[in-house]
Amino acid sequence: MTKAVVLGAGSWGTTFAKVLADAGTDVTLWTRRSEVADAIVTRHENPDYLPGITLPAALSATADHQKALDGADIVVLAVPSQSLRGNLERWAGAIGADATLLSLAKGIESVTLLRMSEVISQVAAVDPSRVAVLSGPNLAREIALEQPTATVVACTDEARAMAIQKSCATGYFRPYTNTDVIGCEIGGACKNVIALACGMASGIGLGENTIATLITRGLAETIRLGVALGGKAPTLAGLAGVGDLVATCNSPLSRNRSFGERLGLGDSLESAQAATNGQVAEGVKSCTSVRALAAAHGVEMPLTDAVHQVCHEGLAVRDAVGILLGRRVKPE
Ligand SMILES: NC(=O)c1ccc[n+]([C@@H]2O[C@H](COP(=O)([O-])OP(=O)(O)OC[C@H]3O[C@@H](n4cnc5c(N)ncnc54)[C@H](O)[C@@H]3O)[C@@H](O)[C@H]2O)c1
Ligand SMILES: O=P(O)(O)OC[C@H](O)CO
Repeated sequence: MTKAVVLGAGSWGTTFAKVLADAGTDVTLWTRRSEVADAIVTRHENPDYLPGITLPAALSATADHQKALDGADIVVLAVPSQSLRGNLERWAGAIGADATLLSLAKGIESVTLLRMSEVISQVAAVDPSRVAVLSGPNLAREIALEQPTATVVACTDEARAMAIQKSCATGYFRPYTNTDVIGCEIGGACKNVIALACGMASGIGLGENTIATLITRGLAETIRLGVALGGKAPTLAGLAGVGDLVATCNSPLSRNRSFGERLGLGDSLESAQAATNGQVAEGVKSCTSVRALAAAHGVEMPLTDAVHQVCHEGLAVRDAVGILLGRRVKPE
């Protein structure tokens, strides 16, 4: 039987651990706090992140990472992007010599501008072919409620992608394999930034035409960046691109969209942050790193630039709209 460990018991880590258990994989969830592990083992619930969801009885949990990692074939990294490096430095020594490392995070590291798979292979000192990513239209709570969805498992080593696919396929969760790690990661990081823009638009009272325009032009700039970095356009037309953009940009469950909406309604960055209940809207930091990555590759990303300016340079949402609409007209 395949043995997996999920490191990080936030909303997605907990949900993905449930998916693995439902797929028949032997899975242990690592939690930062031992009281959360106790609640999962004794009450089959993560009250902080998934209140009201009954977790499988077969799901074990511990706050001891050495114990959790012992014998794991698949090591799932489920902490936010900006904390991945620090956490992985503590875990790396306990990871098995042939384990596959699977990233769930959707972001670009600040300062280094590395994708999560690059951070993982650097910090854990593993060949990139041992690192996989999972990305798609995957709002955690809908999946915890067993509403059907699909996702992409990408790894340059197809056999590893297929092993992960098998470990997490259930009647409500359908994983597809892909070898385009770069495309999947860029899709996941950029859609959070575009969802912030959609939330901002909604917050100032704009309607569906504006949201559709942001999604479509957001996809155009995401494809430009993905392809410039070596990713493939068809990946971004798939679940990890369009699929995730549509889900995140439209859903009130999205932390990024909700965060943007608060900014549009006039909240400051600090008060929007305070309203997230300890959960992370990745796009708030990634808008800056995606913008820098694009600049380093000569890629134009006007929406990402505008989101960065609203979040970090005090630009008002209405002024950002004016700047975007005032750009030189051009062919599609
Ligand atoms: N929630 C979703 O619907 C969803 C779906 C797909 C992908 N993701 C991605 O998965 C990653 C994890 O998201 P999540 O929703 O589980 O996050 P979350 O905000 O719900 O929880 C974060 C988890 O990481 C832990 N953690 C460890 N070190 C941390 C640190 N230094 N700072 C903050 N938290 C720390 C927290 O204790 C918590 O268990 C993110 O990159 C997110 O974009 C989330
Ligand atoms: O809640 P968000 O905005 O972090 O989005 C969650 C997932 O990434 C959706 O696929």
